Amino acid sequence: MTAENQAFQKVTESTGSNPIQANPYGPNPSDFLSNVGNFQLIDSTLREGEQFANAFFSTEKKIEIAKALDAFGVDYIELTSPVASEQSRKDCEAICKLGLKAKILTHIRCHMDDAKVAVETGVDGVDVVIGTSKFLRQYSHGKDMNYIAKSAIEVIEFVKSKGIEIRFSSEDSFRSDLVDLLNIYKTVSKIGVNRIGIADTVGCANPRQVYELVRTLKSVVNCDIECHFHNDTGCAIANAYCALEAGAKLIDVCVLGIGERNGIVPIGGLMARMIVADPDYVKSKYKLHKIRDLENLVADAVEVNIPFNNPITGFCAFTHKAGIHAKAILANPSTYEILDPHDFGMKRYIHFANRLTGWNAIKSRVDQLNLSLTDSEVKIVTAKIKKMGDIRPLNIDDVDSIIKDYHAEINTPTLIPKKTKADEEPLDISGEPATKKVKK
Ligand SMILES: N[C@@H](CCCC[NH3+])C(=O)O
Ligand SMILES: [Zn+2]
Repeated sequence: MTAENQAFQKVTESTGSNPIQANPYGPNPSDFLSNVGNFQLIDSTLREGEQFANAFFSTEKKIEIAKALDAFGVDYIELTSPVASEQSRKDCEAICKLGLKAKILTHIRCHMDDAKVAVETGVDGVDVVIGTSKFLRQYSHGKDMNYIAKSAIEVIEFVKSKGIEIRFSSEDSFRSDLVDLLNIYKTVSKIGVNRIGIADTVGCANPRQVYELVRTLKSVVNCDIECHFHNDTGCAIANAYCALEAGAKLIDVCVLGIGERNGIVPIGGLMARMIVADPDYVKSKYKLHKIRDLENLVADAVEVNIPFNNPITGFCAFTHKAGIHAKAILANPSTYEILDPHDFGMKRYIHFANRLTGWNAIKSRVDQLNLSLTDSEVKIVTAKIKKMGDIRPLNIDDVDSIIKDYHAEINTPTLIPKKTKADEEPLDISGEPATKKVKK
């Protein structure tokens, strides 16, 4: 079956005969270039992530993270250049010896000195990078495009001669001259590389620019395209998605998106984006239940908290608060949820302890407490809760007490005999009604 037919079959299968169940965010059947249902992950937590301000990974921690990434199911693990430091080289060798399912890559400058060390580490492939923008050519390495092409050819041929994978990437691709890019990529594609890479090194690209560049490259190279997006302007995940739509195959990710400055595409956030696009592919390929542990492992290692608004694992990522939302969520979670928390081993919460709450949310809490109230009783107790919520922030205990007190109140049989008129009159110190005494 041709790739086009496979793509079409996939689209029609996932759509099925029921148009209501069709995923509105799924691939457009007319777009057979798209790889949103057929992408790979290059995790760079142990390379780009080492450039995060707080990062220092001991050998043991690197091994623990590499194993966790492998268990999650990333396709590649990219490691810091072995020429960065002696320990980096030893760590690279140690991780290569773990026998992980993920392929191990190391990331080097486009230079024979680096390549010679890299191929001796036991990696499955080498990722070569060189700056191509005017900024980098002038202020970083100071070389022109002819030099870049010459050294790229030399390094690529050398790595290929060792029988391992090779990727050639430009750096600062979105501020590089398009003609320069097309020339260099055509050259390396002709010699034969496994992948070419583009990198939004400063995080300046927007999704439309990404789509256009990947589409253009797709027509000049005959290898896979890998993309690397920094998140300075908050576009990293959107850019990754657009790159895949345009036909890129591989996305560089890091756990929690850690990396230089504010980092790159976060693996969790990308999973959230991609599961919407192709749930079957994402769920069958990646162990989504492991995301939380993976993120906690890295968060601890670099001493940061998981951000409150992190996709999937942020503390309120699956917490519904507004009364109207809660009502619909209880009836059908998809009403206000595009992600199912259970796909990630997470739970959904209804935040009922606040003044925005509604009686449906309180009714569900009453059920959880194993109490029995009629709908009109629930409405009465909801009004009490909202009244209290207008005065101060509430917590679950507050709400539970209000519910339990009310429940007790309406269920306690009256043991005290009915009061007489005299009983209602204020009593004086002798115990007699004050009014009677006055009459005396
Ligand atoms: N961190 C570098 C390397 C990019 C290589 C692409 N995988 C950058 O952002 O440019
Ligand atoms: Zn980077």
